[in-house]
Amino acid sequence: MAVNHEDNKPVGHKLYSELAHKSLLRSDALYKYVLDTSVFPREHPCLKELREMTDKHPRNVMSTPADEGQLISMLVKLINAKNTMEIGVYTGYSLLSTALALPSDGKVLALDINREYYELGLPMIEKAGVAHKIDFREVSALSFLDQLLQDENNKETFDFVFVDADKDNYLNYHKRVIDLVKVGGLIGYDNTLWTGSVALPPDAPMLEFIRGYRDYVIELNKYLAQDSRVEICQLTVGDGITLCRRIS
Ligand SMILES: C[S@@+](CC[C@H](N)C(=O)[O-])C[C@H]1O[C@@H](n2cnc3c(N)ncnc32)[C@H](O)[C@@H]1O
Repeated sequence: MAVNHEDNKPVGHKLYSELAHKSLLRSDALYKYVLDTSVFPREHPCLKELREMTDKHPRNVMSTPADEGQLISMLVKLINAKNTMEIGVYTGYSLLSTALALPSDGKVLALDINREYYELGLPMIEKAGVAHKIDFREVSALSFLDQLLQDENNKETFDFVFVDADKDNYLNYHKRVIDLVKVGGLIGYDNTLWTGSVALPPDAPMLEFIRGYRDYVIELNKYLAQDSRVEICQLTVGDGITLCRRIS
């Protein structure tokens, strides 16, 4: 979340100022209403501390917004998830949301190429008393998933997988994660509406950063829409989340 909610002004790196409003809702007032009414009053104090610490980080645009964290928490509880995975941790907002929602013997395998980001949020994860549920690996996720798949015992073992890393690899992640998640399990792909750019004409003005990944997100969305192994649900929370429930 890259918005200072005291005065509603974007904070963080100037380059990302256009992305500071991390919701597809185009009304700042309405988004603030959602956060102030339904999200922040229920936010765990350690999540709040982690969010406020992350707001000051130069890459804060990457953080999962608080309303999306609340959604993840609800999903984890609804499906009684126990064995979960997250691809793309950053400072850990979605990770801590997941870990708090899991039962005491629940697990989240957390993958990121950058341990330093994870360590920024680790004190708050420890303070929340859920560090024992987290198995963090500083790895490149794609090769790590390939390693997991080499062992047949890992197949169909995950209840929930949240994917929020390099957008150009999402389709590659899907082709692997689909075999790791149980039938009946859930995969969540983040940023599948990519600030709304997926619906713009290719020559529309947009940040180069957005343009660079737009085609990959569009390709993923088309692929998921025809993948008969999953039921899908496109949500407009945050930057768009596609839920995939494995059915075969
Ligand atoms: C959008 S951020 C994740 C945000 C996070 N879910 C949160 O709650 O704040 C993306 C993360 O993916 C990581 N990442 C990028 N490419 C990766 C790769 N190939 N393998 C693993 N992690 C990667 C980055 O280091 C970054 O921390």
